[in-house]
Amino acid sequence: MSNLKLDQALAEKLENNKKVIVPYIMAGDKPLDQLEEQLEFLQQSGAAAVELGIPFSDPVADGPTIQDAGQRSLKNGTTLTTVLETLKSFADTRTVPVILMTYLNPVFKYGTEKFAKDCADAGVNGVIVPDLPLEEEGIITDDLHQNNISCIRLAAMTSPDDRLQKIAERTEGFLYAVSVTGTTGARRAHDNKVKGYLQKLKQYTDKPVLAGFGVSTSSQAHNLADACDGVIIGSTIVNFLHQNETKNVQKLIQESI
Ligand SMILES: O=P(O)(O)OC[C@@H](O)[C@@H](O)c1c[nH]c2ccccc12
Repeated sequence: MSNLKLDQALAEKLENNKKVIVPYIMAGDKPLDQLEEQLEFLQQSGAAAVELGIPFSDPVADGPTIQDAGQRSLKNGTTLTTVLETLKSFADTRTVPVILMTYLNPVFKYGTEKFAKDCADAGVNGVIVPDLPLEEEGIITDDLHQNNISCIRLAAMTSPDDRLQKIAERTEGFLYAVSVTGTTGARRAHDNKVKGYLQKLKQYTDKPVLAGFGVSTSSQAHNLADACDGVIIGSTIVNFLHQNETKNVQKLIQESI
């Protein structure tokens, strides 16, 4: 089970021998009435899809940049409900795939069945739930599958090979290869073991493998993407957008492809 629109958007880039770039933004860091325009801007800059964060009070995987963005967004009154309503309002015209990134708690509070249904109504193409354990994932994947929404699994560098293999086999849309040990946030360099890890994951799945965490420059993006299909860039983009440096966002995405 997989979301066709997301699969096609990724395949299109790869068929043209391009790398896949997925920027992450925090929903509601800028007013939600600017979300449509923001998504279009990212697409025009070259994004294959956009990862859209739902703010949460206890974001265990996030470093300071995304934590701060989440706090600003919560202060603006953003909730899962307001994000889904906003997405729904322009679902018919949006062409860039959207992947919601949320922790389990907001999904449980919302109700898993209602979450999957409302995501489908809002045209959400995939979800990333970093604190969803592989062994328990049925608690949300069953509802997601019924609504044709991809569940993107995360691989960690510290996981043993048999577990990585299982994750790689199950993932939908793409495999999110977490490429640091630690939380989100810009890093000066990646461990030299990362490339071997990415190449190993490539052998475990035919789906695209995207590296994320710690990518802040186009040369880092190219370096990692040499061993996989592309990268996810979060904190650096969140920072640029917060400073209203949209030209830098555009430049970073374009030069990373
Ligand atoms: O910020 P970075 O280091 O560029 O990493 C991407 C990341 O922000 C984004 O994919 C993300 C934000 N929060 C997460 C929580 C878990 C997994 C992934 C994420």
